[in-house]
Amino acid sequence: MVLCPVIGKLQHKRVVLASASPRRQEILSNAGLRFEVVPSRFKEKLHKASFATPYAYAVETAKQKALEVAGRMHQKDLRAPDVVIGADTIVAVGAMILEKPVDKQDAYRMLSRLNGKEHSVFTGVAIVHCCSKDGRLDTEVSEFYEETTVKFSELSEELLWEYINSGEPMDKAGGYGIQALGGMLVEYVHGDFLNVVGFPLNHFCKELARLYYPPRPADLRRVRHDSIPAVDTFENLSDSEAGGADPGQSAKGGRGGEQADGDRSQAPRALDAALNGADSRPRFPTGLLELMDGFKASKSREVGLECWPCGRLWDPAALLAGQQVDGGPQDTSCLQGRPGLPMADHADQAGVCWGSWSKCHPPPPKVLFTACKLKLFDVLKDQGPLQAVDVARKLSTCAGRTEQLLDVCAALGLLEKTRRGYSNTEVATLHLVSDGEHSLQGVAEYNDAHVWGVFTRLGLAVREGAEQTRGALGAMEEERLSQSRELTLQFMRAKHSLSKLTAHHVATAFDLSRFASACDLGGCTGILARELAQEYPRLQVTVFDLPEVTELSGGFQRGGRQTERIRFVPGDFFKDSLPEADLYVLSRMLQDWPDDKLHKLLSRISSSCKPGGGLLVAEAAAEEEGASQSPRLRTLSAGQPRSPDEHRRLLQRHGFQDVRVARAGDLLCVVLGTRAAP
Ligand SMILES: Cc1cn([C@H]2C[C@H](O)[C@@H](COP(=O)(O)OP(=O)(O)OP(=O)(O)O)O2)c(=O)[nH]c1=O
Repeated sequence: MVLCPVIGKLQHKRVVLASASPRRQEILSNAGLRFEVVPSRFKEKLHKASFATPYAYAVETAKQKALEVAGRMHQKDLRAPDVVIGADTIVAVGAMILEKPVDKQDAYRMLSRLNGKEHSVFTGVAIVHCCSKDGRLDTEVSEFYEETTVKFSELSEELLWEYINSGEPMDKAGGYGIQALGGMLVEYVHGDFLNVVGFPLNHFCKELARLYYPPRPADLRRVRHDSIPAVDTFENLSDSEAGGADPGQSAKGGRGGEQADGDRSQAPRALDAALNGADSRPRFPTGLLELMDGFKASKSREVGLECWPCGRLWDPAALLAGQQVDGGPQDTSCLQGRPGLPMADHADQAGVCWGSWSKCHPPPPKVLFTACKLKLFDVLKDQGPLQAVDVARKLSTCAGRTEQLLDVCAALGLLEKTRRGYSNTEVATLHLVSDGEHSLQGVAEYNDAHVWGVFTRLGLAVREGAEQTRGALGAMEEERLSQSRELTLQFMRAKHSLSKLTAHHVATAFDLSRFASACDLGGCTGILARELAQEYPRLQVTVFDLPEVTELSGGFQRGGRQTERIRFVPGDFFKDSLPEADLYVLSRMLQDWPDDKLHKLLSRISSSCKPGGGLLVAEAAAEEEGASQSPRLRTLSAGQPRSPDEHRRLLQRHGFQDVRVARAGDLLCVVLGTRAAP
């Protein structure tokens, strides 16, 4: 049924409503949900004063109700239901919580408190996903609450008693039922009516949608940048060192082993896999990577090399004549591709408000880096939603600036801003929390600490000519090799996290089972090697990388699947002999090098490769030849993406034939060639 696709997701599950409330049963069955009713035996006696807010109490009670039922059912027949839903509705007047009245006097006290005033009705909801493993019950809890404001008219004593004597108040929070006689007491309602009656159906559906259809991280790309508030700078965000009071601690803090917000991100993946048998890998975070990487294009733009919104090149001669450098982008035309079209129009076509964009200092990638550095996403994962002032307190930052930072993050689609405060969006939970399985914090850290600086030097290079530009870009890689161990580690962390996202796509783009051995050149921490070894049970894989990299790679092996079929060999692929292998692999390597080095590398591989052997190349996918390039996956690389045809010609030029090209994982172009007999 089109109207309730999310409810339909529960159709083939054993769903239990852990509630005796006839209203909840009615609301959910009216919505088309099929479920069993097992009222909870959890006594609603949590210590109210120990909760910071009334809604925290309602959420916890809802959770305990649902967990009690899940545990009992599991114990009874050793098979828990798939999903248990618990809810708890309370009425709150300020900090005071009103539940169901125990008798008529109690009902009178409650109704007198509500008389002529506004109050809040909170319903906390817990959705518990259960899984029985080896006789043990595993649960994943998603929880939320909804608030509705209700105002009572001024009611006479007589009317109150008449209402109490009707018997209606006794099984209802706050002592009234808005859906029946109690409706006559109510002047207005702000918010979800069903929430007052006992179940916030709308929010429940949204929560299911969030769990079952997590937003595509690529949706970030649709964020209109004119919604990004202009800010001056975040450089002085913190009085202390950026990094906050104790980022390590805040990253680890939490709600004492409970399912915090961040844990919810596990639910959709675990569920998708469990319920649909689907691949539980996250979708490729296209939008996030573009955001992290976008500054390369925007840095180019700053010096007038490239039109940020459309990617077309400007005429460097005009720039060097001073037209652009001082004048700001609005008055200048993009001189190549669409001559004469003002930059502002390009911005418009790209859905970007140029004015807001250009006013926003620092640019959004820097905002993202700053937020990562401060461990903002970790704090919100453990403790969100939080108001700006609370975030500032936890990070030891200036409250005003923190709010700006949070608002920009929200405008970029990294945070969600509600009345309850700021919380991580799905993409942030998946990729920006530092200890997440698919965290891209390493990329943010490396781009911020290193690549940003290299691209800042681009302006100089442009003024000094194209060769210099290449030089500046190539220098990034040169520099990384000559720098400290910490920089190498930063680079490895960044590459490690990106490889986690791409390795499976690279390993499975073609059937490689005909090869008995493979050598991943520049294989860094061995993520792709692991994936290859797992995919092809016969395959022996060598990871070949610089000594300083292989030396540090051990620290990345913990927790991963180990296999004896992988070995790490130190060496420099420009100088040392390449290890023997049937298949050579270059994953996101070619873009790192200027043409002369690239040809040198390919010709060395070609000489080492036996006839019939293969070369597998994976790179960021470019559009068709000559098309404008977005900064996709240029992260960590200095060169430009090549089109599939350009890759084909490159491999052919170095003695590989039968070159096949596949698109993988949305952003990757994977190319496989077979070494021809010399
Ligand atoms: C304010 C209000 C509450 N209510 C009801 C909803 C809930 O059923 C009840 C609040 O009590 P709850 O403890 O939330 O629920 P319950 O005891 O009915 O059921 P269970 O604990 O088994 O889940 O008050 C109305 O029906 N109308 C109203 O206007």
